Amino acid sequence: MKAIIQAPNIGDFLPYLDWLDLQGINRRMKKAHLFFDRVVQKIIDDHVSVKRKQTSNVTDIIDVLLAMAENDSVNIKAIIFDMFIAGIDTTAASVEWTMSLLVRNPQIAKKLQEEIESVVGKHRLVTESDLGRMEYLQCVVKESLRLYPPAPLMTPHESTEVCEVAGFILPQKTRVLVNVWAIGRDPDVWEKPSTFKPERFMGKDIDIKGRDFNILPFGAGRRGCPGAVMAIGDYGAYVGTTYALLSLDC
Ligand code: HEM
Repeated sequence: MKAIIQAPNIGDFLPYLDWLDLQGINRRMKKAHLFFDRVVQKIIDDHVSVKRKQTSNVTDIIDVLLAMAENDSVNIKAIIFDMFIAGIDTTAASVEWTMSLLVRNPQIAKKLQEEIESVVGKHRLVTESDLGRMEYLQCVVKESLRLYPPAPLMTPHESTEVCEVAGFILPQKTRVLVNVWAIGRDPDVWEKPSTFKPERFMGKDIDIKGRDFNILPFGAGRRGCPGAVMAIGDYGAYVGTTYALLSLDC
């Protein structure tokens, strides 16, 4: 699925050729969609089955969505699909980039581990509720997302009216790709932009959820990422937990 979504589609750039589906992307997308649809439908069916109601008292997101709209499995499937596609790969890629940055910068990893030990100790894992007391971990998360936003061009947007950006006139209905990767590395804003330096965020109130336009890993405005708060919490807890368990001496 990821490979199909990320593949450049000739039909997107030359719409009059789209119907030919030259690379077979539309065909493969429909096949993947049908597969995913069957998987999620089975999960929904299991939830509504009497058997499940009798054997489980755990409430998960499907139970909540079913309680809100029992007969609307199409929308429930769409929400689950959205969360899978938009939420899992982005968070996983962010964690991977952070790990690779920390491996390449052992002195920063050590400082992070010291913070984890002082806040959480050695006998439990980091949870989301610890993050408020872990400023350095938050800075590591921000700095990783500045350097490696997992959606470097966000999702395509369209101008609703004529507008001017940096001296260029964009006609109405122009497709706009915002290069948040370049924004996060703008040398006019960020000192030594290619250097991994979480300290640049220490003591500063720089928002990464769309309020500060110098760093936009989650986009901004009405179509900005609705999962940003959850993503930052999960992602911080994964990185913190991994570093709580790692021995840097080995
Ligand atoms: C580090 C993790 C994540 C990053 C960096 C990220 C980033 C983004 C970006 C850049 C967009 C497009 C914003 C725009 O074009 O203006 C987006 C959209 C979206 N994200 Fe995330 N995201 C992350 C995690 C999540 C999670 C965990 C969820 C849900 C559980 C989620 C749900 C969504 C949805 C549903 C959209 C589409 C919103 C719309 O089109 O209106 N994301 N995300």
